[in-house]
Amino acid sequence: MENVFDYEDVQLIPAKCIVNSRSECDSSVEFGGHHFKLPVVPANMQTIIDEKVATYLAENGYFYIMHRFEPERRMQFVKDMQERLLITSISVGVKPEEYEFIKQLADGNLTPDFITIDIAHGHADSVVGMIKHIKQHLPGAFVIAGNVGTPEAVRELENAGADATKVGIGPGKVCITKIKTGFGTGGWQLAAIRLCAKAASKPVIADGGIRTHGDIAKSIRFGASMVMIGSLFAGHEESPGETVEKDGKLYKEYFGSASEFQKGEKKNVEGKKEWVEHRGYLQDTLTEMEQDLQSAISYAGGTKLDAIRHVDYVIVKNSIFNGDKVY
Ligand SMILES: NC(=O)C1=CN([C@@H]2O[C@H](COP(=O)(O)OP(=O)(O)OC[C@H]3O[C@@H](n4cnc5c(N)ncnc54)[C@H](OP(=O)(O)O)[C@@H]3O)[C@@H](O)[C@H]2O)C=CC1
Ligand SMILES: Nc1nc2c(ncn2[C@@H]2O[C@H](COP(=O)(O)O)[C@@H](O)[C@H]2O)c(=O)[nH]1
Repeated sequence: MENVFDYEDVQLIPAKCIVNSRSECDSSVEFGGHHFKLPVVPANMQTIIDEKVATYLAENGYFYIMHRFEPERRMQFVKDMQERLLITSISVGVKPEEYEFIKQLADGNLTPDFITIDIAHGHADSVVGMIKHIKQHLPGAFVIAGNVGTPEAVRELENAGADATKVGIGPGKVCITKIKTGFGTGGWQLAAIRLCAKAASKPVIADGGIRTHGDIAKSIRFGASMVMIGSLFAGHEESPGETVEKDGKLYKEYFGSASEFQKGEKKNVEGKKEWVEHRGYLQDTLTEMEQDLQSAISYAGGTKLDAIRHVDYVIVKNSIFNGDKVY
């Protein structure tokens, strides 16, 4: 594979500015038939999102995907969001009970707006089967399928009926897949997004490896329609999970969905836990992301997000770990 690169290896090249203020730039996006303030979604992980955060995001015009790790609460969550006329966006796995859950939703006449099939190795018949099952029973749901890392996978999941695919195997901050298995897009996630987006006929979500707000703009440049982020959303006041104090500073936990902390056992562990310094309120981060994206749009010489897709770029270096440590 040639021409591989990651976020830190790329710089976007400015084009002539056409606005007098960055506030003239619009960072909003259409995705799955809905309009959102940002092309960004917090990761569907248990230390990133819960019902409260999901409700806040939905009420305030941001996209969200609820995690799937408390399956017994999902039905009520869907009902609560729909009663309040808020966007409903949930995750499912591929085990037999998940097939049953989809049928229960259909029986209850509850069609979520978005359903994300969330497994580690999404280029699998199990995911193809689940896409078809959802499309059969809940044809109105927008199905996001993942995770994948190759054009072949994107095409196969799209052909099975997926409305969008999620790209990223192993670039995550609390991911150790690349270390434990030797596989994935860690170290070349941005190039993988480029390859997958070129093959895609439907939207692609870039998932994992975002370390700065500039990486969001880079993801858009290389073909992503939406960007999923874990670590930059961890550690907020609203973030679910344990908080500890050390040397007068507050830290919040951020653990991988395939970590022993999530699974409750040391089996097929492909995730770790980090303690993230408390970083204030979620809205402040969302606002800063919006401002930084507005600025990126201005550097791209436009007024809309789409301008970023057309800028030139240079490759400046290569580094496999993208700033991460193993433990
Ligand atoms: N984006 C990424 O790089 C990664 C993300 N994750 C996240 O961790 C969470 C747990 O993922 P996951 O373990 O898939 O979920 P589950 O534990 O729900 O597993 C889903 C199904 O896929 C099977 N499975 C999992 N990995 C593989 C594999 N490599 N090859 C064949 N079958 C497999 C599991 O069986 P069995 O367990 O018996 O193999 C199970 O039947 C998800 O939220 C996922 O997104 C995990 C790793 C990588
Ligand atoms: N390999 C693993 N990947 C994981 C795990 N839990 C979540 N994830 C993926 O990481 C991203 C978030 O990445 P970040 O760099 O923004 O922090 C998340 O959306 C998942 O795709 C895991 O245990 N192992």
